Amino acid sequence: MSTTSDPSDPSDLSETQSSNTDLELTDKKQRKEKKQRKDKSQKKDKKQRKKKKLQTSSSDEMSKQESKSSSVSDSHSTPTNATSLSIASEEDDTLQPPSKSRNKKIKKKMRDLSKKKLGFKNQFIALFLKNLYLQKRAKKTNLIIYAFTIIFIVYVFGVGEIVHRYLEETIPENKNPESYESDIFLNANFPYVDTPTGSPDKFEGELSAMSQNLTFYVTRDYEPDDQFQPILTLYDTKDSLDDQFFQSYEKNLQEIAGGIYFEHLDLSPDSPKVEYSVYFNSTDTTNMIIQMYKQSQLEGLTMYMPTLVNTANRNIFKKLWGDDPSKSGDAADLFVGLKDFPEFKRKEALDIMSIEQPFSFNFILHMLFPVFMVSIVYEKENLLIDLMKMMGLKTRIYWLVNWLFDWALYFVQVTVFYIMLVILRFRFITQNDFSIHFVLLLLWGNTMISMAFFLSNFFKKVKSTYIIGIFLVVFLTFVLPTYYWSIAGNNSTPYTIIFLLKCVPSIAFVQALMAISDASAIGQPGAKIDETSLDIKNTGSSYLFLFVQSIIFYTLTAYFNGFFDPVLNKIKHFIKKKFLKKILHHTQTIDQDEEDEVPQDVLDEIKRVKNCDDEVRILGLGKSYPGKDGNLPKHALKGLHLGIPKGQIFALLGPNGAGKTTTMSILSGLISPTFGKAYINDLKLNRHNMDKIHQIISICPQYDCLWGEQSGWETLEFFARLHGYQGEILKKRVTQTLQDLDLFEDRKKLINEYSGGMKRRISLAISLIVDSKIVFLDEPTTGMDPSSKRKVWDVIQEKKADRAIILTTHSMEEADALADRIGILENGKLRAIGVSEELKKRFGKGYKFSIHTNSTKNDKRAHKYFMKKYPNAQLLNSLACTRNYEIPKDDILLSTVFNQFESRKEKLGILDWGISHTTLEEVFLRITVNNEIGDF
Ligand SMILES: Nc1ncnc2c1ncn2[C@@H]1O[C@H](COP(=O)(O)OP(=O)(O)OP(=O)(O)O)[C@@H](O)[C@H]1O
Repeated sequence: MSTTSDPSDPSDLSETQSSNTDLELTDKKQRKEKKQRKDKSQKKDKKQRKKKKLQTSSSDEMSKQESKSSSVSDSHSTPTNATSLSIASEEDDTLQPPSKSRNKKIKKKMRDLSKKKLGFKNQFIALFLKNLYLQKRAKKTNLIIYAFTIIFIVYVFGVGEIVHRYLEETIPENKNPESYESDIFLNANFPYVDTPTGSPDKFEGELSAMSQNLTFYVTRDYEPDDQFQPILTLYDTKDSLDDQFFQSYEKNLQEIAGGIYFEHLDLSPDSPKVEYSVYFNSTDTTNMIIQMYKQSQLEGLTMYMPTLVNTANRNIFKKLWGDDPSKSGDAADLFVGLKDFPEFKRKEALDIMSIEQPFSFNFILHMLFPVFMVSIVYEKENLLIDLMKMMGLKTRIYWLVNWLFDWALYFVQVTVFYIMLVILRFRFITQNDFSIHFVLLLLWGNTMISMAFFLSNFFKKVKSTYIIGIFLVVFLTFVLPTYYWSIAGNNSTPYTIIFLLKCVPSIAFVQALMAISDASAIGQPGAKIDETSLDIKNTGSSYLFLFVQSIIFYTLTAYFNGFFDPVLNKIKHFIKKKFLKKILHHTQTIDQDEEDEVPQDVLDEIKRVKNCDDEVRILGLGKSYPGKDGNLPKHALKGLHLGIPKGQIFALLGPNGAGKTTTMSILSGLISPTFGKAYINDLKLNRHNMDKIHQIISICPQYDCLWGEQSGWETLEFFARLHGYQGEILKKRVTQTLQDLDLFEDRKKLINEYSGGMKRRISLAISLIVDSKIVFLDEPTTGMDPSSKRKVWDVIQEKKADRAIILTTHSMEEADALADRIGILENGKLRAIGVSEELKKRFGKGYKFSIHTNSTKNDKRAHKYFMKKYPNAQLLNSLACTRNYEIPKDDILLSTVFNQFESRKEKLGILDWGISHTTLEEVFLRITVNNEIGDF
């Protein structure tokens, strides 16, 4: 007989048994195997109990004391006791009763452990070490960021220096430009003044008004009159006029548009001689002309300068000589010369650094922002936060440790940043008070971390977080600040827009950086605490903005992470009381409608669970997920009743989407039920009790929730520590669990280097290492090879003694091998419950029989013979000389089958034949696929 079967594949096993092996023998073998496994575990339990008994007798009093302390500490002190005791027995091979001093030691250890379980310190250390290991592994990323900080600062410095030198070389400097004299201006433009537009008065008026806006300097002893005040100032020498211009130019007093210097001012009535030069600031003057006359630069200049001279002449001469026409400008010996304004290299113009550094620093100090977000999203994407929560993590400690780590990374970067600025002697450091920029960087670090925390709530994938994070950095450090810079200095920009822009933290930061850079630009004294040249109003408001923004982001992060849930739930509950009542009523009606369909075994379980004292009691649990995109709500669980006592493995079977994971998630506190109740170790499942419940449960989730960059040892150490183990006990537990699951050799390997099966074993190890009272195993052996699977089964069997284990699996072989009881869930409802054999009996129709012959002729003959022997048998299918039948249970006497077919093998040309029992898989399919007994 030729049936190949993979022992790990339930479908193979369910189909056939060898004809060479008698069915009963096969049955016996199977039962024997199972019995052996159970015996083994029972023996071990017995042995352990024996050891405990020896030790417990002496530490009995202490246990009582502990159990008195509180129901919570009781609930977790037992596993702790068990742990300590089992470890003690491991150490003590001779099994001698422990001495008094040793008892004291154990007692103290246990008291310490129970005190510290899930305590702040342990969880803090666990998370801290976890982050430390991960940071160690992520040092490449961090080093890149720090190296980039150095490179970028050197770059900023280099660019500043290069531009400085370039400007120094290219900006012309001419403190006393040559005069250039020309009759052209005089001849060409004097008449122009008289009749420029046919309205000389108006034109003169304009010029006069214009000249009032200019500053004119006139040498010699001349008192300004009303009309020119305050534009005429007298200087004795040409040098003093030059000095004045030079100083005003250095001070950037660009409103000086021009000046007049009188070389000769001979006012003798017979031969008056006036000779003067006009200095003009070509840029300012030209701009003014362009504005006034909307002329091109050249036209404006050529038109304006002579008329300016003319106006000056007329006004001056008028003042000197009055209205006497014989002494008018026409009669005077006039010489008009032009002179350009002196040019200087202004230091401020060369200080490109003070302009580029706010943007560059803003960019550099944003680089850690995506890193902060990614570290949180990674744990979210890999469901690690969920797993940690289910294993007892207190969310506030999680955020606190992340916050501290982000600060640590930022501090390193800021230190590198400062060192570089000091080395390169940036004026930002040398000119400004340390506290001014240090406080700013502190505020920025705080705001950036809070912003990363807040935004991480909206990302689910690490990849998209990186991409969007980098995009955000570019947007926040280049695009937005450039826009802000372009409008901020403009007085016409409404404050609302400035305010809204400053609500973006990066803008508030860059604004403060700009102010500090400006204060320390070349020629400026720097920002000082007491005597500051800082724009206090703007800078102070930026500091305040950053602080307030961080408070808002932290508050929102706390909201998104359920910190306010207890209060909000109370409010919600109060508001929605009526609405909720309706939902409950609705679901109860559904249950009522389908009451007739509830099988007897399920009804029995409903009755039993109401009065039992099982470790896990589920009473009418229901979960509805809200419908999305207009779909109806999904009722994932519709009133489940179930009880799982201590020392039992309960297999919850069901097709995809039956509600198994939903049940586990509710029981482990990850999601809350829509209705119904559950008790875990007599603690009612509710938000209030969740911390206590997390101390007594552990879970192996359906998907491996692991840090790829942690080693196997570090992973287990983390979860054990999270659950309260420490010191030697912690090490022993980790070692033992790794050994149990054949992972000890690979303990130093990173999880990323583990195979799929190894990762699964580590996930299982996480749930077993903490010695919890209730263990949830969601498809624990998926992807394992047959030998690992069997090893894992042994471990699970061994661990069940003090625990209630709830197992979900799609492997019927696994359920058959491990489960003490099986429940089959379908579409959110329990369809059957019982011991495997019972279910097979109840749902099995009989035996399966298969015959394989060597020819078509023999196939028919064998069929005829078979039908003669078993007239009530039903042919299920026939293909290529192979026929499959189903025989009613009562029609067959197993002891005769062998003779009937083995003796006729040759005569009927039978190559192979086989008979098999109803398998669990058949039961499962009958219940779930057709949902109608007998249709299979
Ligand atoms: N967050 C959710 N939002 C909406 N529906 C959900 C959600 N989680 C689960 N469901 C739905 O609830 C039902 C039960 O899902 P659950 O994951 O409990 O099934 P399961 O029995 O564990 O399936 P599997 O064997 O595939 O793991 C499914 O129809 C599923 O689509």
